[in-house]
Amino acid sequence: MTTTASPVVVAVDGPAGSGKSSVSRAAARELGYDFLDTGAAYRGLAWHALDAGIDLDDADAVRGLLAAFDYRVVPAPGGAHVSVGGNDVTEAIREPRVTAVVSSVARVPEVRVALNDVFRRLIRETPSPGIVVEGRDITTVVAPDAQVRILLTADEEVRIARRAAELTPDQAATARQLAERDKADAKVVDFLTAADGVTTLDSTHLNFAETIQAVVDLVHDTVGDPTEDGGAL
Ligand SMILES: Nc1ncnc2c1ncn2[C@@H]1O[C@H](COP(=O)(O)OP(=O)(O)O)[C@@H](O)[C@H]1O
Ligand SMILES: Nc1ccn([C@@H]2O[C@H](COP(=O)(O)OP(=O)(O)O)[C@@H](O)[C@H]2O)c(=O)n1
Repeated sequence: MTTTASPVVVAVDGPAGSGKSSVSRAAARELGYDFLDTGAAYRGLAWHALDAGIDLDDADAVRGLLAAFDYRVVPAPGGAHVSVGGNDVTEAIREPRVTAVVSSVARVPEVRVALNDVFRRLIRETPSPGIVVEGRDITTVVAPDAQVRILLTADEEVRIARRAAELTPDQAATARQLAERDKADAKVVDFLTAADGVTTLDSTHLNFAETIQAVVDLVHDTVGDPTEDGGAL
């Protein structure tokens, strides 16, 4: 396989529960691309802040964590492992106590600048011919020049139902948390309207497989389908 100097970048933004991580991960696999979940880094820093026992409303204290924030993504067969300061936090960063505070670290401008540097390095250094990067500000800030830029959306009740199905039977609590987090996050970056040149993909009436296919089709329409002559779908 020929690897071009710069990888194809597929940027995916959207609100919580729209399917960004699951759809992006599956589309990346199908495309033979790398996958970068930027939310995991914000979650890693939030985990680190909780671990250090700092006050999450104290922006100076959050900023103070950045210099020693040792964040690593280690590729593994079942999905990448995330470590912070040598601790495997792959599972821990998904815990509700982390989800509840992650917006507080994400709203600190210096945090965003530092993490964006990490993301851009990971994109540059990918050994794959392409990389699917998902988050809130990938199409606008992290990789505005990505070849493919997608805003993945779904109606709020559908997103809540998808999240509730995987997390907790308490639909009301899930609904409240998801709406509150989107509201807090939307004050920092606009991931609810597509910027110029960004394709909106609304998965409200698409199942999981159809949504993945829509992403893969968009990539193939833009950069070509290397398997075209090989009889692929
Ligand atoms: N189009 C879809 N149809 C049905 N379920 C979906 C679809 N897209 C995603 N899901 C499911 O919704 C849940 C939330 O998706 P996730 O990728 O975690 O969203 P996000 O990263 O945007 O928060 C997951 O359980 C995922 O499998
Ligand atoms: N590019 C990004 C990605 C995530 N985030 C923050 O990180 C949090 C967790 O992101 P996530 O993608 O794991 O969240 P889910 O939508 O998957 O629940 C978000 O609620 C945002 O506060 C961000 O600010 N910018």
